[in-house]
Amino acid sequence: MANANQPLVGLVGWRGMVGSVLMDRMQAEGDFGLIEPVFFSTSNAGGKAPAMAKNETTLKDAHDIEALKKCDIVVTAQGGDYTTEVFPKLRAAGWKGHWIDAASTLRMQDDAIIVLDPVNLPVIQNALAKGGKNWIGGNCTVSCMLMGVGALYKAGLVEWMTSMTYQAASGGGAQHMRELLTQFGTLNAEVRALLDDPKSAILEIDRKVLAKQQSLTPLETANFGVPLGGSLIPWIDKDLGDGMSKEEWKGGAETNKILGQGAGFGTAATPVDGFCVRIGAMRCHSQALTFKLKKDVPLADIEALIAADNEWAKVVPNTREATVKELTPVAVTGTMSIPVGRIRKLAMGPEYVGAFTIGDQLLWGAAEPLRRMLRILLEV
Ligand SMILES: NC(=O)C1=CN([C@@H]2O[C@H](COP(=O)(O)OP(=O)(O)OC[C@H]3O[C@@H](n4cnc5c(N)ncnc54)[C@H](OP(=O)(O)O)[C@@H]3O)[C@@H](O)[C@H]2O)C=CC1
Ligand SMILES: N[C@@H](CC(=O)OP(=O)(O)O)C(=O)O
Repeated sequence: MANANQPLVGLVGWRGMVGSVLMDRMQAEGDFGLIEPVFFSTSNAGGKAPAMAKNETTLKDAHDIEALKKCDIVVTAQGGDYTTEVFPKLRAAGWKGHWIDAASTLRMQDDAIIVLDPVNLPVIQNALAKGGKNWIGGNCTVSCMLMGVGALYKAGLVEWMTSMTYQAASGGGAQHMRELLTQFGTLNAEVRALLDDPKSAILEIDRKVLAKQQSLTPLETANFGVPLGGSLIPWIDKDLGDGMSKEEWKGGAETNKILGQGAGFGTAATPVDGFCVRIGAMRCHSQALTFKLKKDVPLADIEALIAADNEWAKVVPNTREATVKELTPVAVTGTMSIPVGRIRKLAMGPEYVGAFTIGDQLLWGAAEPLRRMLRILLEV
């Protein structure tokens, strides 16, 4: 960095769900030893900064452009509304620092790079060399998918891919996780006496659960809009009006942008499409992938490519025993591991390959790409 002293890094959104995971990772990796942190708040300016603070121990106002302007780098996990409001003002005020952001707001802008360095370090380095300043974390589903199977894209093997996702409640935010658990509790309470009686009829339990699900109050479904506990919701994010959900659109647009192949469905782009489904998992996004490869590649070669691509992608043997043990949200949550399993040739022909992959959507799906981008900037 240009500064003789440690760079001033503004941290916004640090106490939210994504921000807390980011702070944990930064502490675990010793990042605070390399920066002079300044903690910002939208709700508690003047309050006490967290323990990682060094010289600046009070919280700054996250809307104070002059205070933000002093930072060499701003890292935000505060959300899209904050970015929409503050980022243009900060740039308009002449700020030339680096902006690292978890929100989707700026992702598709021409001057923004979607950061996922184990997959697209050359794209990041190229942008840095050209003076790039805006570094945005990708959609969680896309980032986790590319961490797992990015090797196949890098090798130029993918003609097209479909992803059928099983996305956790955390993708909606903390309140969504609470709502899911509350619904599970409500459903359990509804049939507790019957569950305690081993002679009770399962269809009676099922009937009562369904009746309760169908009569949950608007308050009990305030976040997801419909019951999720014991159910699923095959639509995530906005309705684009053409039959596609915005989460599904991101699959194609962001995958290609991350890979530096343009965005969306242009001629340079690899078609990526599928269905995004919310399920009752807590914070791991899972996805079943179908690839049409450009040629018939032996399974062992595919597995070797995936295993060698980065230190986090891990091939799970396609056996029942390994799959149920290693390829579940419960096994993966809270870890940096991106297991890829169920890798097999499909009945449609030798170029068709299936796989199943899982990632913690708060780690590789949100916080970690930002943290690593910060480290890249600190090392420039
Ligand atoms: N959830 C996800 O899976 C993903 C989210 N993102 C992006 O990150 C943004 C932030 O998401 P997320 O972390 O889930 O949002 P949170 O709602 O957990 O946190 C956002 C902000 O809310 C304020 N806040 C108000 N009440 C509380 C509370 N009780 N505990 C903690 N913070 C509180 C904090 O701001 P303050 O301290 O200023 O009051 C905090 O920074 C999203 O808007 C999205 O753009 C990106 C990828 C995945
Ligand atoms: N949309 C994701 C979470 C998310 O925040 O995505 P994005 O960063 O693309 O807005 C989900 O609901 O699982």
